[in-house]
Formats: sequence, structure tokens, C-alpha cells
Amino acid sequence: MGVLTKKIAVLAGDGIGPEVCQEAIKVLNAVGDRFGHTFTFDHQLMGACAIDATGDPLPEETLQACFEADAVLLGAIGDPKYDNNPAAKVRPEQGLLRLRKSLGLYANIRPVTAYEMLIPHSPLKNDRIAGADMIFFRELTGGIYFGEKGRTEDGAYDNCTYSRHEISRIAHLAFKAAQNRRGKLTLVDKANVLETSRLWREVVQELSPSYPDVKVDYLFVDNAAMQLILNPKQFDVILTENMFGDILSDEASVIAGSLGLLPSSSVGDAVALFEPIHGSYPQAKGKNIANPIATILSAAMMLEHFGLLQEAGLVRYAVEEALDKKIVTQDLASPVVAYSTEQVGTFVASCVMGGVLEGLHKENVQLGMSTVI
Ligand SMILES: NC(=O)C1=CN([C@@H]2O[C@H](COP(=O)(O)OP(=O)(O)OC[C@H]3O[C@@H](n4cnc5c(N)ncnc54)[C@H](O)[C@@H]3O)[C@@H](O)[C@H]2O)C=CC1
Ligand SMILES: CC(C)CC(=O)C(=O)O
Ligand SMILES: [Mg+2]
Repeated sequence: MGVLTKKIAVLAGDGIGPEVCQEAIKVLNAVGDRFGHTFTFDHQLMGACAIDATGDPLPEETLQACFEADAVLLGAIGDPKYDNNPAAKVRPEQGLLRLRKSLGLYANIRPVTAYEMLIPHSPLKNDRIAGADMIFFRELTGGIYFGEKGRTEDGAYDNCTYSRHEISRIAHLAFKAAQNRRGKLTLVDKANVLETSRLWREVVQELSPSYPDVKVDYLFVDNAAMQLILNPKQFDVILTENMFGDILSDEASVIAGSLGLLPSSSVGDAVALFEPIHGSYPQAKGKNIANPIATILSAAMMLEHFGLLQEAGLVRYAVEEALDKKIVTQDLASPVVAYSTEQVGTFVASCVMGGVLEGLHKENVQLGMSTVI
């Protein structure tokens, strides 16, 4: 891969979003300096900050900038002034959902790895999580988050619908990912109760013969929530619908060590988007204490998406150096020995500048983090 020039739309958003994005940009710039790539960053408003400035959580200018970019980096959106006001007519989250729908980002890919050096500090049984390595394929533009919603005189409703097409396109991606990993796909649903879940099972069963090298397993979501903690090593690729994937992947972050560690990519019809799985963590806003690693690893997934595998591997290596040397924020350390958001980002960027390159891609794949599809 030669030297690249890439334009990245940055939607830093609300709460800790700007702080964690700043560190991911620092790391991308370090990658650019080391390898000669040019990354330009087009900052745009989204979320509560966009409502404050324009009245719209996803201004047209922001959406346009995303379409014109080679990739989108998103921090997080959301603000307590909306969370605590159920009657608010315009909400930051509407901007995020509209963005995902407009960009056709139907597959949200969330890798979860139990980092060796964090396992001894885990509240989970250490021998159960050692070696856990899974990847969620969460459907992102359908289901209950997008169905018709409303109020009746004395109630409220949120409809959940899925089409065969919506299920099969992400199922194909998940099957292919399983072929490149350990050959196991677990469909998580609630097919004992929900008609949409029965359709998910039907479609996956129909596709299964086309992937004879992939073993398919089916789990009800309530059981899956327990199995994740009890025996996470059984999972390889987890395919699931929008809301179940949202909830289970936050749960799975306990296996990694913190919600501040889990990255994601969202792919679909147009430009791809990269964001941490966490939200805007408003309690930490402006305090320089949020963990930037989830966003930095999302930037690594972006590099991989650009075909820059060695560069992505180097960023992951640098993150592991930070974890190894305990250059970590307070979610992974006691407050006394914790480093700031900025210090962690600066350390990772400096490792990117100085880290050894040999064998990195191999290490990257062994970690199960490779998400090229
Ligand atoms: N993709 C997005 O932009 C998302 C936005 N949200 C929004 O974020 C706001 C806050 O929602 P919450 O439910 O509190 O979820 P959250 O993910 O912002 O935070 C939950 C908890 O996770 C931990 N955490 C999250 N990010 C962290 C980080 N980088 N470093 C260290 N610890 C971290 C903190 O203990 C925090 O209290 C809401 O307005 C919500 O709608 C929530 C999830 C996703
Ligand atoms: C804020 C929601 C719309 C999304 C969410 O929690 C997520 O994508 O993880
Ligand atoms: Mg979520």
C-alpha cells in the first residue's frame, strides 16, 4: 500500500466526545507522520451541540461532509438536559439514528478482546475470560430503534420490524467474518417470543448451507446475557439485531476491562463510520479523565478499512504498550495512579512514532481484532 491522502469527517459530539476524538486524531497524525500519509480532518457539529447551534442534531452540512469524506470519526452524542426531559421534541440521539440511516450503515462491528494484562484486575473469574475473543455484528439501521413510535391516550409504543433483506445482508457479512476467524456464528435472538426473531432464525438457517465451514449456534438473548459472563470463550462471531447488540456489547465490555476500551466500525452502502461503543459519559466532560482507547482503536479500524494493515497493527501495539506499562485512565487504575485522557493519547502517539514494525500484522490477527471484510 502506497502513501495515501484521506479526508476524515470528525463528529466529536457531546460530553467526552471532543476529548477522546482529539486523542484519536493525535494518533492518526502520528501514523501520518511516520508513514507519509496525509489525513485531513473536517470537524462538523452533531448531537446536543448541533441542536444548541442550529436547532437540528444532524445539520445538512454535517451529513454532506460525511458523504464527501473517505471515512467518519464519531466521538459520542447525548446530554443530560435531554435525557432528563422525556418531553423534549428534538433529541441528540435522533441525529445519530438519522446519520446511521442516511449513510446506510447497516452493520455495526464491535470486537471484544480480553486483554491479558487487564485480566488479573477483572471482577470476572480470570480463567473464564482469559483468551476470550469475539466480535459482534449488530444490525444498525432497523428494528425497534427505527420502528414507528408514539403515544396513545394512556400508553406508548415502539414497533420492531425487520425485512429479509435487512437480515440477510448483515448475516452474509457475519458468516464471512466467521470463515476468517474460528468458524463459529452465534445468532442471538428471542425467537421463542418475537416474530422478528423467528424471521432472523429462518433467514440464517437458509443462508447456513452456503457457508458449510461455519458452525451456527442459536441462543436466546436472556441466556446469551448470562453466557457472556459465565463462558465468554464459547463465542466467536455474534450476530444479532439492533437493540440486543447494543445492550450485549456494553455488557461484553466488562470482559475487556472497561467500556472505554471497545471500538466499533459501521459499514454499509456509502462511507464507513468509526466510533467508540460508549456514550458521552457526561459526568466526565471536561475533566480529562475519560479513556480515549476505544476511540483510538476505532481509528485503528479505520486504518484497516483504508487497507493500512501495518499502520492499524502499530496503533494496536501502541495501545497494548500503554496497557502493559499501566499508562491508563482511572477506569483501569486507582485514581491516585491514573493518567489523563491527554497523557494516554500522547503516550500511544509516541509509541506509534517509535514502535517496532516487524511481525505486527501477525500479532494483530492473533488478537482476533482483524475486521477486514
Ligand atoms: N454512540 C453514542 O453516541 C451513544 C450515546 N449515548 C448517550 O450518552 C449519554 C450518557 O449515557 P450513559 O448511559 O451514561 O452511557 P455512557 O456510555 O456515556 O457511560 C456509561 C458509563 O460507562 C463508563 N464509561 C463510558 N465511556 C467511558 C470512557 N471513555 N472512559 C471511561 N469510562 C467510560 C462510565 O463509568 C460511565 O458512567 C446519554 O445521553 C446517551 O444517550 C449512549 C450510548 C451511545
Ligand atoms: C444512543 C443510541 C442511539 C445508540 C447506542 O447506545 C449505541 O449505538 O451504542
Ligand atoms: Mg449503546
